[in-house]
Formats: sequence, structure tokens, C-alpha cells
Amino acid sequence: MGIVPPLGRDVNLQTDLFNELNDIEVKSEHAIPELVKPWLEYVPDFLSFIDATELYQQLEQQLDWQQPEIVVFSKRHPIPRLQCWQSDEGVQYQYSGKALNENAWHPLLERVRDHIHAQQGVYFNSVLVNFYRNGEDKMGWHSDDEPELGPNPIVASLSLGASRTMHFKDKKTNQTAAVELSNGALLMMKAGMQRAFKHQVPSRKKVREGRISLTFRYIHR
Ligand SMILES: O=C(O)CCC(=O)C(=O)O
Ligand SMILES: [Fe+2]
Repeated sequence: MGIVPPLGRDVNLQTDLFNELNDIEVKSEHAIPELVKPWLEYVPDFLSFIDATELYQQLEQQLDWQQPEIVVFSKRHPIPRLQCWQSDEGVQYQYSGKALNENAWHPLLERVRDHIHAQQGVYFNSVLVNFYRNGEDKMGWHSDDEPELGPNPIVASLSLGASRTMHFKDKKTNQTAAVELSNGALLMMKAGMQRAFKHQVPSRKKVREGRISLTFRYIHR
């Protein structure tokens, strides 16, 4: 069929202008809007500012960053950010229609994974690390609902570096909400959220600094 775009977060490249003009209001820096409150757990100081900044710097230098291409309407586009995938042995993820190859854990990422397990009681066997090099980099509307995540995935995102906004959209009503993700903040998207909502990290053109997000997942084998 050729012209059918793959499912995933980078197919709505043309909605940029719309996002810039219709910025969804962030209510207050650490307040979670009512619409998404039942689905989120937000820990603004999961890592201290100093630890988060140090971790950002180490990861920016040390990870093996990739920029895969996606094909939309028969044209190739590099994804508008960099990424790096790591997991326990034997874990495979078909992400946005592409197989991610197995990579061993960076010791710092494994430590963060274990810390989340200790603090939140949730075990993750993989992490997709996103690097938004500046405010031009972004991720389009999607749900993390690939079959290997199971019917009710929990996804945790730890933010490092520049603050960016995450938008949520109710799939039934199209109501939206925004949450500000600052350096060191942990956002847990709870079971059921991926079914009810989409999310995105829109561009924010004035931001010149980078942001790294560690998105932990549990892949069923
Ligand atoms: O950057 C983030 O915090 C979220 C990224 C995301 O939604 C994803 O990796 O699926
Ligand atoms: Fe996501």
C-alpha cells in the first residue's frame, strides 16, 4: 500500500504551526490539571537540580545517539530528535514500526531504573532515551500502546535539562491539558492512560538548551 504512513509519533509533521499557535495553557508549574490527575503521578524533585544536571551532561556525552528515519507518504524524514534504546537482555521493541536493537544498560541508566523501582515499586526492563537538542526538536501525538507493552502499560518519564511541556489529549472528547516537565521531575503515566489519552512534546522555538527524557517501559516477552 506504500502510501499508508506508519503508526507513530512522527507522522503529523505538518501540525507544527497549529501547535505553536494553539499552545495549551500550563496552569501552574507543578499543578496537574484535573483532566489527567487520575492518570498521572508527578514527582517534581525526584532528582535534585544538581544531580539531574550532572546526569544530563554525562548522558549527552556518553550515549550512542541515533536519528532513525521514518517514511511518510513515500518520503524519508529523520525523526525530529535523537534517541537511544537500552534494555535487559533479550528484550525487543517494535517502536513506531521499527525494531530497536538490543543495547546493554549504561550504568547510570540502570541506577536510575533501580531507584525508580525502589521509590515507586514499578520494575522496568527497558528505557527509550529521547534527546531534544533544542526547542525545535519534538515528538508528535501518540500513545505508547505497542502490543509488547501489554494492555495497560505504565510508562515513567524522567526529565533532565531544559523544561518542556507535555500535552495530553482525551481520545474521546479531544479535551487537552498541559504539564510542565522540569529538570529532575519524574512523571509516571499510570495503567489505562495510554488507552484514554494521546500525548506529545511540541516544539518550543525559544528554547535553546537541550532536554533528555528517560522513558522507562516494561516489554512483555
Ligand atoms: O519526552 C518525554 O517526556 C516523553 C517522550 C514520549 O512520549 C515517548 O518516548 O514515548
Ligand atoms: Fe510517549
